[in-house]
Amino acid sequence: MLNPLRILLSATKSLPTRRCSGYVSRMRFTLQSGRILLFHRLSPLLQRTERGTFRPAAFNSSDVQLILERLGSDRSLLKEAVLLGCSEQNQAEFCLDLGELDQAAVEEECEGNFVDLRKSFFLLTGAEAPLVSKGQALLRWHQTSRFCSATGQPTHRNQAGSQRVCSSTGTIYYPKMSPVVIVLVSDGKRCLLGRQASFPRGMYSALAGFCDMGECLEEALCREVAEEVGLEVQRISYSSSQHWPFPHSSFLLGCHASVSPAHTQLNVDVTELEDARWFSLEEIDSALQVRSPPRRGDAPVVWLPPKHTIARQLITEWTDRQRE
Ligand SMILES: NC(=O)C1=CN([C@@H]2O[C@H](COP(=O)(O)OP(=O)(O)OC[C@H]3O[C@@H](n4cnc5c(N)ncnc54)[C@H](OP(=O)(O)O)[C@@H]3O)[C@@H](O)[C@H]2O)C=CC1
Ligand SMILES: [Mg+2]
Repeated sequence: MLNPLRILLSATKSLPTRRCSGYVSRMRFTLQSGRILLFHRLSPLLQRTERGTFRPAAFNSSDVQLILERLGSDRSLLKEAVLLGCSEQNQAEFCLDLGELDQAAVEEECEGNFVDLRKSFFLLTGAEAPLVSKGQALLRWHQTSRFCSATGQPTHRNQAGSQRVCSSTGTIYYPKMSPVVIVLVSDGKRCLLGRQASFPRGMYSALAGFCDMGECLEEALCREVAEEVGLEVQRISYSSSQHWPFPHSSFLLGCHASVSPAHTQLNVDVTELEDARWFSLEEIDSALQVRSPPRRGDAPVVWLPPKHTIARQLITEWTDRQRE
């Protein structure tokens, strides 16, 4: 069976002109048979399921056309859909921002709500969080890359939305991510978590920081830990990576690192972090039990980033190792 993503990806590589019309019709066909995740000014549309959980709302193109018609919008908006990839079921997946339509009217038509992406991350539990995150990042990139940074001329997207091309020089631009190191530091018995003033109340996470130009992962990690909490790390091991849509599109490289139990005194840079603390295994176990962020008026409690974040993965890897 033909994989629509493979067709699209091979078709996006600088096609000879004579093959373009075939590509356009294939892309149209794929869009017609695919499912489209909707956004409004970069907030994804979520629907509540019968079980009370949330899922991103996905529609086929004829449903979206109908919605556009009902709301008095031009069907051509559908052409702005950006290819996200291909599902396990071999179905192409797209995202589309309906920011030019009235938000409440779209919500009513679609029986869902556009929810800020950060909030969505706490509501979505499954594999759809990364999909929504990718969609938002791609839509944001298109919205902020409309002009060539060298010539100032407009850029035009290719059919799939995987690149933009300067209308004057033909320079091709691709979506960008900023590399970030995220690290769980341990002194052997405790692990170190911090919080920025902008985090939701009570939430602690692993330390993170952007890699500077020319730095390798290890250098960025040592510098960030030294800058943020004044510690010198010893052993570094790589765990896994994750695309992260905030603040603009980061590529998180998750690591573990250790410090000598004799040198654990923290010197927190309060311009970067509101607080940083060592946590015992018991404290982490209780924080992992907190199922949802505390509400206003609830007693203060330490809680951790949601399941699909790399920070939480690093923390659970650490707790598993402590029990070995
Ligand atoms: N998944 C998770 O649980 C967590 C994820 N994160 C993510 O990690 C990333 C980095 O975390 P953070 O602690 O804020 O980073 P940093 O510790 O590097 O501090 C942020 C500062 O770095 C400077 N900076 C350098 N390069 C960049 C860049 N490419 N983009 C933006 N700012 C840059 C800015 O300062 P200036 O303007 O002064 O130059 C910015 O205010 C973010 O994407 C954040 O969302 C962070 C913690 C937990
Ligand atoms: Mg930081």
